[in-house]
Amino acid sequence: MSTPEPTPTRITVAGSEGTDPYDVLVGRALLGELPALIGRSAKRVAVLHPEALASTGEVLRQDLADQGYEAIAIQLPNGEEAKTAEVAAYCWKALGQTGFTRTDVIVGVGGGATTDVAGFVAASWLRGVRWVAVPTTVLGMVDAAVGGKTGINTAEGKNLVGAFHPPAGVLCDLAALESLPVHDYVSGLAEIIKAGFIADPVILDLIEADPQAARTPAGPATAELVERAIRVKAEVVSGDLKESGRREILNYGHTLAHAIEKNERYNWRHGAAVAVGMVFAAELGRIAGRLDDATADRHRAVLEAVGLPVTYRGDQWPKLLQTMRVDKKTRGDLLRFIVLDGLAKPAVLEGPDPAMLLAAHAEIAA
Ligand SMILES: NC(=O)c1ccc[n+]([C@@H]2O[C@H](COP(=O)([O-])OP(=O)(O)OC[C@H]3O[C@@H](n4cnc5c(N)ncnc54)[C@H](O)[C@@H]3O)[C@@H](O)[C@H]2O)c1
Ligand SMILES: O=C(O)C(=O)C[C@@H](O)[C@H](O)[C@H](O)COP(=O)(O)O
Ligand SMILES: [Zn+2]
Repeated sequence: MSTPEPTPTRITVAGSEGTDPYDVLVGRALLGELPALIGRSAKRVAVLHPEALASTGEVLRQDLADQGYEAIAIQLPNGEEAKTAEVAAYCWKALGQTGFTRTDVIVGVGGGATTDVAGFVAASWLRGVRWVAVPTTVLGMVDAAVGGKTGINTAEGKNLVGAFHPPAGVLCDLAALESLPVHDYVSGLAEIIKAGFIADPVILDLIEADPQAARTPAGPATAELVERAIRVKAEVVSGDLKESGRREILNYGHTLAHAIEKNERYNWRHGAAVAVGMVFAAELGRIAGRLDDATADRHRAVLEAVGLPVTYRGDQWPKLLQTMRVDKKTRGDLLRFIVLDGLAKPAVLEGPDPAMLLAAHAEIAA
């Protein structure tokens, strides 16, 4: 007789600004939850998945077809290559040809890049249809699939086109992490560590206690780390869906990170860029006299301990600075950064002196 799976952890994201609340489930063997989230008013379901998860996508599609839905699978390129207007247009065409209506549902199964596109296609098709996120990476579970930020990149930068369109539910099946390549797994740790610095320092303690174990899904703290980071994200987005204020803290490290990703033509993983971006933000906080030395140094130590980068090519600064000017937190010509006033005390630093930025950059320049 097989042992039943333990009850999944349920973390609720409150509805706000006219949107419905939804649950993030963390556990194993969760796909049985999918039909309830899709609902019976849907006739058609489109399963968007990356190339790497072709068989998972097909299993899901077949399962939904067996339950009476007219289910199609739409295969997207892996990773960041999916976050383009061309790929979104390809999806719109498939939905159009299937006769997808307002009561039909999109399921995004894959990493953060896939769920960003799936959510964006759901937000834009017929001005908004229901969608369900099935994240299969650490980063997708703890960050991308939760909170309703959906979008694609343009030639000018990262996530420049998108919409706030929360999912109807998020299913985080921890078993999916077992097939994830280690560099993708570790990339997701950057967003977990971000949650540690901005809100929940127990995360940092857990990782520092055994950084090698934190690098694998078999580690004893995996479920706790994932759940703690989701709770941070859920709490923040519950109060500020459209990033009118507090949600900006989730962008810790991202101002520089997005510039690095663009500069590297998206060949760097998002989490790797966020790791360097957080060290930069910590140094900026220290130079501005706001962050103590111990907390600033702790960034480098914990990120390096799990194998994330903490430096970037020193000769690229003018280009990075130029890209940072179109960051979504910028207001007019005023650059704005999330810094820490101490551990778990995120705050905004507006219009830092260019000399300060240069000095912080010197600390991460390879
Ligand atoms: N919307 C948000 O709030 C938000 C938050 C954080 C990050 N993001 C975005 O998320 C993206 C990064 O997401 P990511 O780190 O999940 O990377 P990703 O989506 O690029 O996936 C990484 C690679 O792993 C493959 N993959 C996915 N799941 C797998 C599995 N279980 N087994 C084997 N291979 C698998 C993918 O096909 C891809 O090749 C970035 O575009 C970033 O901007 C969005
Ligand atoms: O959810 C948020 O808000 C975040 O900022 C989370 C980030 O980790 C994520 O990378 C997000 O996509 C960045 O958003 P952007 O608005 O700076 O493009
Ligand atoms: Zn991020």
